[in-house]
Amino acid sequence: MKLVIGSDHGGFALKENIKGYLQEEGIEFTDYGTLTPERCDYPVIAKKVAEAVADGTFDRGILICGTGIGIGIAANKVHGIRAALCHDCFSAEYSRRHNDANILTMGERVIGPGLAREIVKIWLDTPFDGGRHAVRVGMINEMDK
Ligand SMILES: O=C[C@H](O)[C@H](O)[C@H](O)COP(=O)(O)O
Repeated sequence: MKLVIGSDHGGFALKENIKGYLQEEGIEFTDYGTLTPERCDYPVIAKKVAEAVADGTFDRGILICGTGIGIGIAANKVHGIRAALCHDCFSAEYSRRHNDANILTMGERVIGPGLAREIVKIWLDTPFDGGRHAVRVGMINEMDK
């Protein structure tokens, strides 16, 4: 799986922690920034990551800001993106099984790194169920045109 990760300054420390987890697990990824803890604007990173997932450069993305909300709102403006805010393991599993989420968002100011790592593991490992859920995802894609 081709994976891209990004954050603003509010998610920078958690992004670095998650990068450590991915490296420990031998999961390859590309970091689209931000590359320093200096203040920056989350829509810029969201757009870069979301467009790269939407155009097939990457299969999936992880986006982190202070809350996970703003960066997800921005990512979902890009056609074909289904960004899901997940701060618990159940949501992480079902965002994949039922919604085929292609971007995971989290908030560094909301959850700790231990839970965030668990969420990432589940989200990366869980496949889409398809079936009736594929019909509904298709309906979302129609709305998006
Ligand atoms: O939804 C937006 C994110 O949580 C941002 O990380 C947050 O708004 C950044 O706030 P500040 O510029 O006050 O650090």
